Amino acid sequence: MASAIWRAAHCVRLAARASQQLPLSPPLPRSSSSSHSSLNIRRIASVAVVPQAAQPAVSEPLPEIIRPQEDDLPAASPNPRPVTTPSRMERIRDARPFSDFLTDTFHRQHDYLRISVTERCNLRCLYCMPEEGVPLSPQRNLLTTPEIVMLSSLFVEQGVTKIRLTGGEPTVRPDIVSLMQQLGSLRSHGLRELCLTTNGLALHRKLDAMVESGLTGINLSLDTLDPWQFQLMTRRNGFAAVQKSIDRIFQLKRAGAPLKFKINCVVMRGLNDREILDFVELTRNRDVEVRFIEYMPFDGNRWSQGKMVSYTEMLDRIRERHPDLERVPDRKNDTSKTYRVPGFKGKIGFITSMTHNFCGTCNRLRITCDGNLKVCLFGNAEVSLRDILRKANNGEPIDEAALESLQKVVMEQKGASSSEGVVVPNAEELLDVIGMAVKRKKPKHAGIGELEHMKNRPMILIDSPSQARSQTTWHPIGLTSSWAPAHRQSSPLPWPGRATSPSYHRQVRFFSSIPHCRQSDNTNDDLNAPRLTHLTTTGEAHMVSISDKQPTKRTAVAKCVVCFSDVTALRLVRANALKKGDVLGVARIAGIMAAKRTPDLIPLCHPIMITHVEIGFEVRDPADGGIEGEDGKRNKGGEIEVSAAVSCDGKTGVEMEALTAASAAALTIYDMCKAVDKGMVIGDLRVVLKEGGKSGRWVEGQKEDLRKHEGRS
Ligand SMILES: Nc1nc2c(ncn2[C@@H]2O[C@H](COP(=O)(O)OP(=O)(O)OP(=O)(O)O)[C@@H](O)[C@H]2O)c(=O)[nH]1
Ligand SMILES: C[S@@+](CC[C@H](N)C(=O)[O-])C[C@H]1O[C@@H](n2cnc3c(N)ncnc32)[C@H](O)[C@@H]1O
Ligand code: SF4
Ligand code: SF4
Repeated sequence: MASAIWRAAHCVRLAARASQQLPLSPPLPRSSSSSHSSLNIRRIASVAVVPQAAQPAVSEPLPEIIRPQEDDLPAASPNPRPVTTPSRMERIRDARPFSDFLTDTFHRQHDYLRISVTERCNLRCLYCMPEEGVPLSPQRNLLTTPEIVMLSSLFVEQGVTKIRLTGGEPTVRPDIVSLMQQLGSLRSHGLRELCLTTNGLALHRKLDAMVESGLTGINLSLDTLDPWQFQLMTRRNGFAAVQKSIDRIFQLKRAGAPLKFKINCVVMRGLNDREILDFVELTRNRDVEVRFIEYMPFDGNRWSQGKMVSYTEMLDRIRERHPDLERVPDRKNDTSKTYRVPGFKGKIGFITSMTHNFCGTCNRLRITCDGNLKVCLFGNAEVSLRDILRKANNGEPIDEAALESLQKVVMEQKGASSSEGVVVPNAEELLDVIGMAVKRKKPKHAGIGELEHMKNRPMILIDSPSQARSQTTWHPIGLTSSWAPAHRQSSPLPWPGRATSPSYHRQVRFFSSIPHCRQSDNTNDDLNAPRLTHLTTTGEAHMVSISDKQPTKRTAVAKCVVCFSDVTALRLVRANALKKGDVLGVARIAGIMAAKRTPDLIPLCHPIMITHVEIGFEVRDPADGGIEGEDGKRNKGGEIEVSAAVSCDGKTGVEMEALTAASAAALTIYDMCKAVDKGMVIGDLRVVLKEGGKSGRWVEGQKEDLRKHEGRS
């Protein structure tokens, strides 16, 4: 009933708007939990809204799988918050050059920010998360709500118009609704879309409040329409709860809430690929876009090409049933290629990250749960924005109490009693660092064949906390010194080209930096966090001093493998019958010599008094069995595993010597066999054992110890 009244009122307003008589939608009542006043975010005045389209007043039949039990459903929200779309006049009025900080060297303008708000999840999807879960970060490492709001406002002020909250599972963040309310306020600064990617499990409990806060789009991940299969794919129960959330979304949409709704379905061969047509069927009567996602490789998800169903294969399968499937024009920055079955109300799409990248029109940036900016989903480079923000609070998390006192400091400095806008400490430095990171963004990610071999963290940790342990974390100060024009070091003014930029002036108008707050010299507050010891605190490469270390006996063993494409070469080597001579004998000498020359080749290595080098070979002929790769192909020509053991009595380890020795021996084998086999591949180069020094003994497989061995400790 209430929804019918709201709908009727809404239609009247629509009609009035059409004749330019009435503003649309009055401001909606705020929930009492809103903390705007303490955050000093500008309150939103009444917002002009343009609904996407008049929604049908009658409810459509639901597909069986998502049909609600009408009695179980709560009434639709009486007051869903409408999407705000600026009028043409508003767009002209607000027109400004797009921020240079958010524009990369390929002229891609990044106006879409994805923020991971938690690393936790209530599911364990096969393709995303290892069964055992992921280690959780200490709470103090994660961004607080005020910090997320501050960073978001900085990005919005620079031109970001769309924010997507993701995770982990964003709905499990306890204060997710309050966070959304605060982000929703950024609409008055230019934010147009506030979206959520969710598994839907807990969504139904918070959805109404989210919509009222300004949520404009939901992408719900659902890979199967079968409850049993759901349990298999997510390793948890919960299908009914997801169903409840979907019901509620459709109900709100029917009540007029202008929510964009998409279903994300990762397709895995042999698991859910038989349901593709059922998902297409969902779009017959529903205003939903179902997007089929190509399965992507991440650490721990056991990806194989065989399990991935490509876009073209999915398309072929759908066209068998729906030969008239038609392409719908995509929007410029869409991740998906969109289609529609004529006559169907919804659409289908394909996210083709693996087979057809869409990097050329990429407009995305990510902030991880612990406050790192990540410019590419498949890139490792990250920079901590959190650490720059927290400098203003002596490295401590900025919670609401801290925010209030920081704000007081700002007010006192400005001699003002109140201010509009969100206080963003060190806004200038943040922008510099963001600009530098964006400028380093690569044109595209690696393709199939390379991507699956790249080190990447589990998907759940990509849209959430950084695994800085194995990643490159750019030290902001180092970057500033190497990239920004020299005068930036001492001058508080923007460098040429930015001084007159309206967006810069907008920035200083709305954001206050706190230049005189006490700053920590060390931006890396987590003393346990691994550091790259070959970089100074200003990011310059240097040789680590080992002057004060005591010599100890140290050994390192490294291995690699030369794979042959055909057994002929391998057998000639084994029989020592190659024209060029004794391959293994020459390779052994090459390895020993290379170990001794390592400091000449690797710039920051110390010269070490090596006491012993031993090079070994294991020749593996497929006829002996036991060396087939997972795909049964790679090693059909046989392989030689090279091992190099290097010892010394020294102050630093010899793993670089062992790696160099193994590489040189393998390259020598390659060199001597290449006349017979042009398809050899050298791979799997790694340290398998390291002993001595203060870290003791480390053996391959005990990954947690590896970080102790970064650098030459
Ligand atoms: N290659 C690539 N794929 C992405 C990126 N962001 C999202 N995806 C893919 O898109 C899938 C769905 O992501 P969503 O969270 O729904 O976000 P989205 O596709 O940006 O959503 P829209 O805003 O509706 O376009 C992910 O599982 C990825 O496969 C990205 O930055 N790069
Ligand atoms: C990491 S989840 C986070 C948000 C939320 N928990 C959810 O599941 O929607 C974001 C999206 O990544 C997708 N995803 C996760 N692992 C993937 C993989 N290996 N290949 C393709 N998409 C993946 C999920 O299906 C989901 O749509
Ligand atoms: S895809 Fe989403 S729901 Fe599934 S495990 Fe990953 S984060 Fe959780
Ligand atoms: S892989 Fe990187 S460049 Fe390509 S679309 Fe994704 S984020 Fe953008």
